[in-house]
This record gives sequence, C-alpha cells and structure tokens, in this order.
Amino acid sequence: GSKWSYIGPDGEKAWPKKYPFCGGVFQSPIDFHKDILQYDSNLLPLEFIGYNVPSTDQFTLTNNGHSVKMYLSPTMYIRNLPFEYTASQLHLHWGNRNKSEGSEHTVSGKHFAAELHIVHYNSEKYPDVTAAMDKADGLAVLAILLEIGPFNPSYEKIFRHFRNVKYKDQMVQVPGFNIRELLPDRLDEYYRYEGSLTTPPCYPSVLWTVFRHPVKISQEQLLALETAMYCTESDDPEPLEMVDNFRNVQEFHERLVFISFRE
Ligand SMILES: NS(=O)(=O)c1c(F)c(F)c(S(=O)(=O)CCO)c(N[C@H]2CCc3ccccc32)c1F
Ligand SMILES: [Zn+2]
Repeated sequence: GSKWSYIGPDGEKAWPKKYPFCGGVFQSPIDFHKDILQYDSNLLPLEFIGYNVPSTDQFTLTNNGHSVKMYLSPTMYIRNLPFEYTASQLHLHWGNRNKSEGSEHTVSGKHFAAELHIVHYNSEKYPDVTAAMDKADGLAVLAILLEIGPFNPSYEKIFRHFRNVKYKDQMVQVPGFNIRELLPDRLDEYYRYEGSLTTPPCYPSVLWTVFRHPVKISQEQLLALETAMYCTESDDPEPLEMVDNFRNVQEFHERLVFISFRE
C-alpha cells in the first residue's frame, strides 16, 4: 500500500524519495498573499450539474488511513471549466484538538480550521480518474475552507457517520443529499491556479479552485473531525490518531494566482 505519512520518517520531507513528483514543479498547497494575486474577469461562476443526489442513492464513506473520503456519483459534474469535469470523491484535511489549524491552503499566512476537497476528473478527455490523475489537464479540485461558527446540518450528513469509519479500511453508506450545500453561497468568488495533488504521488495535474468565503461548522463538529478517526486498522496494537493530515504550503515561484473578485 501507499507507504507515506504526515509525521515521522515517512513524513512530507521524505515523500520525494519514493514519489519524485512531490519534489517537482507546480506543487500544492500554497499561501494566497496579495503580491501573487491577479484579478481575471474571465473567471466565471462554476455550474454544478447533478449535485443534488436523491436520498435513495448512497455514497460510500471510507477511512483510507490518510483521510476520510466519500465516493461521489458519476452523474455529478462541473461546467464552466476549460473542460467538463466529473466528480470522483471528496475528503477532508484537519488539525488536532489542541490546534484547529488544519487547512492546506492559507490566506496571508493564516490557516483555517480545516479544508474540504471535492476531486473531479476531466471526463471529456479521459475515461476515469486513474487515467486522468497524472495528466496536466486531468483533475479539477474544489477547495472549501472551514472555520468555526454555528452547527452545520449539511456537514453533519457526513460527520454523523464518522463513528463507523474510525479505523483504516472501514466503510459506511451515506444517504444521498445535495452536495451543493457543502459549498459557500458565493460561488463567483474564488482563487484559481494550476497545482498538484497534495498527497503522493503529487502529480502536477490539478486545476485548483479555492472558494474565497469559508464555510462554518461548529466547535463540536470540528472536535469530532479531529478526534474520530485513526490511521491504523481496528486490530492494530499501536493505534495512530488521524490528525494534522495537511501538507505544508509549497514555494510558489514566478507564478500568479488568478482571482475572480476585486479585493
Ligand atoms: N488533496 S488532494 O485532493 O490532492 C488528495 C488527497 F489529499 C487525498 F488524500 C487523496 S486520497 O485518494 O484520499 C489518498 C491519496 O491517494 C486524493 N486522491 C486522489 C489522488 C490519487 C487519486 C486517484 C483516484 C481518485 C482520487 C485520487 C487527493 F486527490
Ligand atoms: Zn485534499
């Protein structure tokens, strides 16, 4: 299996030894700060088709030892990107109960509490995500920054299942719901740049869209995310908590991040 981690000898500094792209170009995540941002009036609001999945359908939620990920339905896709991109899976990145600063992208050097990623692949050019994931125009990932606020009933539709995916390789079925509810209201305001997967194999194959406005979840929901899961299997004598599963921000040389809003 994938022998990499976020801590210890297999942590991110060691990734390039087994996964050379992790030491390469166009790496993600990055910090968004004013001298690399450029307004681009051609950046249109994204259109989400088929995101309102009926509760008669089910999503598989699983713990893969690195994150908690939910497989999405192939009837979900995005328009208004250079190509049509079909949904593959969503997953999260977070910190720990003593330091709720687990987002991957940062804004002016500031971490948010956590970050949701919705991974899509270019279904116009490639048959599936595996064929797409190492191609420069292969993937499009939407990133939603999470911060503390009121209880969020939409996120709870996923979070309430965490107790059934505590350990690596456990799975549970989640009734369908409108995935659009997980996104911020303002879909027209976002950061856009070309980057990479933030985990090994770190392919520089991702068109990133990071929404400007964070979404709020409650302190209790965040604590559940930070304390519910383990990287290890249920019978492992040395359980490892799944915490701080975010990559540090990468150098961003002579490149620009395009913004759809005037700040
Ligand atoms: N932050 S991120 O969006 O770059 C990102 C992850 F952070 C992450 F954890 C995963 S994963 O599949 O859960 C585990 C590593 O493969 C993927 N999965 C990607 C990478 C490989 C692959 C293959 C099929 C479907 C999704 C993915 C991912 F794209
Ligand atoms: Zn991710």
